[in-house]
Amino acid sequence: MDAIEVTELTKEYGSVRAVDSLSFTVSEGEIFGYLGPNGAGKTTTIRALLGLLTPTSGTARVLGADVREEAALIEAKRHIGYLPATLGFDEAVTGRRVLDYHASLKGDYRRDELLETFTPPLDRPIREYSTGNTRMLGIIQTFMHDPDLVIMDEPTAGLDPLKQEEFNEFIRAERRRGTTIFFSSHVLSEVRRVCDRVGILRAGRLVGLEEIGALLDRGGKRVHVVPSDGDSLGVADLDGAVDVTTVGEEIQFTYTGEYNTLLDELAGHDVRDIEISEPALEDVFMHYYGTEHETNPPTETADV
Ligand SMILES: Nc1ncnc2c1ncn2[C@@H]1O[C@H](COP(=O)(O)OP(=O)(O)OP(=O)(O)O)[C@@H](O)[C@H]1O
Repeated sequence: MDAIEVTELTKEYGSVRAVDSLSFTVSEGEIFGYLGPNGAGKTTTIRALLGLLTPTSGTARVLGADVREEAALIEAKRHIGYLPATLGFDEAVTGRRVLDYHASLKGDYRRDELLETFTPPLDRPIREYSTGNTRMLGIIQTFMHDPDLVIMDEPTAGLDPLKQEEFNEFIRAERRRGTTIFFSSHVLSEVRRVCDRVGILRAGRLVGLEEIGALLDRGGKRVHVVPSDGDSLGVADLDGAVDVTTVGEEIQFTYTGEYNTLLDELAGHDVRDIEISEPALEDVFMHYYGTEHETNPPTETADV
């Protein structure tokens, strides 16, 4: 059985089609990245998966339960963890109170273990929490009942880089436990560290569905090089170098060719500074799909 099965899912808000005929599956035990720029329809998909909105047409199943069947969905949600993008905790209560309440609803099998990695000040009221502490409390709440499926919307927002890396390590350990994770994000560099496969959403449509390695190979790397004074690089002639621009002293380009070819070219020059990083999602859109990314406005429905 697939942990998530989405079939021709469409959601319209008035004249705006937020998601449009989405179909995909997430296998049990898979870490699935759900990537798309702002407004692409990620949160709408998640809300449909959790039964928090009614699809205009199509449907989805989570842990075998059809999201349109209330009783089946309620039962399935006992085994689902949800980490929303915006955490709406009651500011007046302590973190411990939040966790105790969640425990009474869904169970409490992993709190102590989670508190070894995620360390919010449990006995202080949430109004005194930093953004990162609030996020850590949300992570503990999401996992403490030992869910089979976890759905996360921009989960690392507000975590500092060290905590983010700990979170990534934690997610990799979850994979070893067999937890299925649906990881929504607009940041490619974030999902690439943990996901097996990604779906890419643009303006409500699924425009890509593939193994993370294949996506990264196509997306290439973003390269910034500062040659020493007076030196010019021959990178524009390299196979796989695109969008070569010069900004001040710095030469910038996206590179999808053989790494050794690039290194050989650079080795013949005096390089003062260099940075090679993941491309932004927008660059992947541009080079992978070959068109300008159209994120906003989303598709208008035909009956407007
Ligand atoms: N309740 C609503 N009423 C009207 N339009 C909505 C509503 N919720 C979302 N939309 C629209 O649907 C589209 C998809 O929004 P959604 O929040 O699902 O995108 P997203 O990919 O999660 O974006 P972000 O990364 O910014 O959170 C957007 O154009 C948004 O403005």
